Amino acid sequence: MPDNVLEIKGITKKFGGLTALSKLDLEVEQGSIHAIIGPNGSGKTTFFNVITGLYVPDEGSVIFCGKDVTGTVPYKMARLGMGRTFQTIFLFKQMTVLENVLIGLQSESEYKLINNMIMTPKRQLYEKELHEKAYELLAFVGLYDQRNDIACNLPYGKQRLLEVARAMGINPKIILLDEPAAGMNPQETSELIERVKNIRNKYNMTVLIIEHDMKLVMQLADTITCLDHGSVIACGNPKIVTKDSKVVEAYLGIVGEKDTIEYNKVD
Ligand SMILES: Nc1ncnc2c1ncn2[C@@H]1O[C@H](COP(=O)(O)OP(=O)(O)OP(=O)(O)O)[C@@H](O)[C@H]1O
Repeated sequence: MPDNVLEIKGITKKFGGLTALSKLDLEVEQGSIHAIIGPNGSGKTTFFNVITGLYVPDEGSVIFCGKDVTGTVPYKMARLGMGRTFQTIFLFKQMTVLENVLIGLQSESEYKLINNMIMTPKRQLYEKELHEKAYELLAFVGLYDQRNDIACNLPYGKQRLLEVARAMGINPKIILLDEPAAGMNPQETSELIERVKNIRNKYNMTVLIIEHDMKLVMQLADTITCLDHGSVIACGNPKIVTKDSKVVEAYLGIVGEKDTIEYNKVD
């Protein structure tokens, strides 16, 4: 495995006359938790969509585990080991919490096929293994007790956790989390911090995370990249990046001397 699980080289993505990403470069180190920050409209979600194959870039390349995967369609990216969650929650809302994770563990067609097969010992074993894995992931995100609830009946923050469990089901090398703390209360957010740390520490997945909550970012990230107008304006150690004047200006507006910036208080 190369040192960098992901290398982005000169990515440009335009929507008509709007350049959402402009010659963007990024390296994500294997085993790191790497945060992408930036003001609204700076290109963060577009960047995730290019990485995961939802959008084909106009220029540049996406190198994943040393292989050029530019333009590879999302389901193939998932098979190669790229998991993701979405800013707008994407769940099978009328299915149970457990079924949502089971579907993440296999392709939907395979799921239907297996359900239509006669109960052979091989199928029984397969189902047992899938259920054990799903239970483990649900316990990991704290949703085991809600496993038989209908997904859309979960509170918003828990639906986000369910998306995380489902994305982990493919056992990805890298997991991309798009604003996982959105809609979470402070208690859920602090639990999320521990969970994301364990996605890396226990499951050995590299984490690329878009997040607006700077307290969360400062507690989690090994590296921060800040985007503005589709370009990288700073990248590196969180303490240095968050004190960078370009980042402060872009992210928080121009800050006077007496203003305090909460994220700068972190040791
Ligand atoms: N499918 C699309 N068609 C046209 N323009 C788009 C499309 N997707 C994104 N954009 C535009 O590209 C720019 C970057 O949007 P993007 O959603 O990537 O930003 P973001 O940093 O994720 O914002 P936010 O923090 O609000 O989620 C914005 O100007 C947005 O309006």
